[in-house]
Amino acid sequence: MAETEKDTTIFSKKVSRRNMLKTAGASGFGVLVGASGLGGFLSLTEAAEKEQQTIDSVPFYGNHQAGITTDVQNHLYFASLTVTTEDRQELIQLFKDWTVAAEKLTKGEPLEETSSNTYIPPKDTGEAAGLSASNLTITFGVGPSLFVKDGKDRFGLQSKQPAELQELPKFPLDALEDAWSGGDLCIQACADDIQVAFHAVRNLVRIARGKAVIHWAQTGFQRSKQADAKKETPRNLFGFKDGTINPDVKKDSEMKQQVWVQPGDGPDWLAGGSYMVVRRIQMYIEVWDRTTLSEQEKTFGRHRDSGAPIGMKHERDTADLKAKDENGQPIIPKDSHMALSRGDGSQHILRRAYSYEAGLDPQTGSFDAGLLFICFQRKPSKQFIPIQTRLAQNDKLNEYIIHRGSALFACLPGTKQGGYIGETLFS
Ligand SMILES: C=CC1=C(C)c2cc3[nH]c(cc4nc(cc5[nH]c(cc1n2)c(C)c5CCC(=O)O)C(CCC(=O)O)=C4C)c(C)c3C=C
Ligand SMILES: [Fe+2]
Repeated sequence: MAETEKDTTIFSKKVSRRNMLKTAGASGFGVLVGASGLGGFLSLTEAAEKEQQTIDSVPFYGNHQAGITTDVQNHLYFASLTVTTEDRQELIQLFKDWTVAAEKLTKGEPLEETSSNTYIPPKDTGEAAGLSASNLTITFGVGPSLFVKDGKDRFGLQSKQPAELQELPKFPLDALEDAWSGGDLCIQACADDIQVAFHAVRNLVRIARGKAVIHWAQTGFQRSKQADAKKETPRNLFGFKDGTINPDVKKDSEMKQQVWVQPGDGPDWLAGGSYMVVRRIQMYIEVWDRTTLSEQEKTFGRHRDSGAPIGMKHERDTADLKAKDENGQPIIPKDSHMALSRGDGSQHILRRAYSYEAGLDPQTGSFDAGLLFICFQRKPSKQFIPIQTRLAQNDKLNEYIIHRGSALFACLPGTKQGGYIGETLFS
């Protein structure tokens, strides 16, 4: 292809965020490219970039929303929103606009290709220019208060509210704060780059102006995949492997059984969606750091270094919860986190939690750090709620943690190209 032709095609084709930068500089650079024979080099670079976009981009459209069974990314930006509009049509339009934007964002594309009009603010805030899609996923959810608030059917949706979508019960020891709880809508943005995740939420919130505002937000992190070549189970801020026992996202039958709402479970509009529980749990890391290793291990019921159940060698060895020591005491304490969260083994949740840190707790001067516990399930009343009921009553871990925030959302089913997120709810 002649260089002149190539330069024009740069302007007409859909540009990735990387190409957008190149496009911006093209007028001053084009002659040099043509004259120096760097054209071949550029097309190679473009091909590599295209490949990168495909490799690290997670499709937005599908039967289910991405960000639930997707491989866990390095970073999270979670936002809970309050809807401010009272107009149903405006709310529908918001979901439509979010769908178009989310598809672009997850492809690593700018929200507008060129901003030639200098008299208006650019549509894309720009901080992700030049960055890849970074496996960004955007997962949207609706909270119970979108349906009914203060006894009012806000958008004619009351009859569509699933019985499972109620505010979670208050558990013993909960110290919930409004500032970290509830929400009419949520956006979970996960990406391997925090700036990409933040850019996504920032732009979605910008699109929502006049219709919804952020109620609370929290960033989250895990060890990065780059830092962990062996891809081991990530460790939480207490230094323990966290996520060992989890349903297998590769097994459709398990996901159907545990995660995806099935037709007949409740209103049809949610089939293919999932319930997301979010708990902002502060961890008293200073107290933990003064606790003996033996006590730490008894708290979880697992060895710290290997992640194996106490008495075993390997992380995935089967825990023998009935085994006793020479004094007839259970080797894995009955009030350990593992024993209690497992119960009789009949309840399962898909955990997808991130550590968080938010500077210092102004009241105590200690770290405000912990776990943004997120889990997905088909029926909270049969999964999260019974597990948390046991934990809140007896968990040895309760000495070291405190639940400060809580929310439940119904994550909408996925959507196809041409449709929009939330379509089944409003039709
Ligand atoms: C109600 C659900 C749960 C809450 C809340 C929760 C908080 C929480 N968990 C850890 C650390 C670990 N959890 C582990 C296992 C585990 N946790 C839950 C549920 C909740 N955890 C379940 C269902 C399980 C699996 C139980 C099993 O069948 O074995 C572990 C052990 C390793 C693992 O399997 O991941 C750790 C470590 C923290 C720090 C925390 C709150 C801050
Ligand atoms: Fe746990």
